[in-house]
Amino acid sequence: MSGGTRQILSAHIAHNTREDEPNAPPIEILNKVDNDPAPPWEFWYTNQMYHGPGVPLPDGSKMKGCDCVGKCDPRSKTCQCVARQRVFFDGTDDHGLGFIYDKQRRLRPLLAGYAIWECNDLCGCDEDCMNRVVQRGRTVQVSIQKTENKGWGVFAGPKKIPRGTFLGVYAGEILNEEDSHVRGQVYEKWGRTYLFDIDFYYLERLEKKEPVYTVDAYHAGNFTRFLNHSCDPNAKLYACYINESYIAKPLLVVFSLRDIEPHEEICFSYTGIYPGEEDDDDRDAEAPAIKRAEWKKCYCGSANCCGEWIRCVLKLERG
Ligand SMILES: C[S@@+](CC[C@H](N)C(=O)[O-])C[C@H]1O[C@@H](n2cnc3c(N)ncnc32)[C@H](O)[C@@H]1O
Repeated sequence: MSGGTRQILSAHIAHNTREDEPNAPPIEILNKVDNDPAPPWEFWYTNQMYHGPGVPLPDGSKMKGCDCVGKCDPRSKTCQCVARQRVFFDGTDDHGLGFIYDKQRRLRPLLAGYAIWECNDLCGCDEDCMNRVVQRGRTVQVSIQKTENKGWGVFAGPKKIPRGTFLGVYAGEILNEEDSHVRGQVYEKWGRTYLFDIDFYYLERLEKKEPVYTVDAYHAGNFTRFLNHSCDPNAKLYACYINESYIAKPLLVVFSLRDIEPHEEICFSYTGIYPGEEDDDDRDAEAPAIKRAEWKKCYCGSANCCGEWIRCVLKLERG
């Protein structure tokens, strides 16, 4: 592949995202490690979700919107979206009224970890409402870059990314358990996988047992499919509902977990383990994990790296 291929891939990305992230800075593709001009062009670049066989399409019939005019007020006692979000703060009032976002549209630190319920197409509020963040698309600059030992990865642009900033939707195909199992076996042989189970803590505790769906970003996906694992991650996957009322099918969305320095690699945890959160309540210790993780050598390079992903999981289990 030549530098021309890199330009065509960049143009493909810009073309396929022009409607859902019109104001997003372009994604640069860089390689300072070897001569590969671009990552393998084996996927369709998209921010959208595709539904595999047997996976129900988003069901709008049970969706509810708020009646707010203009922007929703996080202190409102009548906004249905404030009320719905509060139910998901463990049904308690401990965290006060309001949305999961602050006025800068960042995740409020104490609330990060709960499922996000954004305003949707049925809401009366306008597009600038503070409870519309994921649906407005990426705003931060990122690049896709070759790494020394982990294949391609995602890096911050020249500006610092503040904690709680939305980075992207882990887009791709939503698969049922049978299909994700079959694909998991293939990817395991390749030593490269793009499967993440939608297995958040609150889904496992539902009274009615729902299927566990999986997102596969191999054939279709965006830059988030290049996010590598770190044992000291600076980003995290959260659950987000927008135009979806089926509890088992939230979007997997990536937010920064702390301030990310300019040009720092952006990584989340494939094991679902986040340092410092193990002893917190269950919601933190049970973030989504990679599907059938091929327990391989970890090259994240962080000081607390266990060397192999499985060791991190075993360490947590043994306490
Ligand atoms: C979702 S993909 C990430 C993008 C991938 N680096 C690429 O070039 O397409 C997951 C794969 O990246 C590699 N990887 C990610 N994090 C790693 C790490 N910390 N150490 C070693 N390999 C890693 C593994 O091959 C893993 O199966």
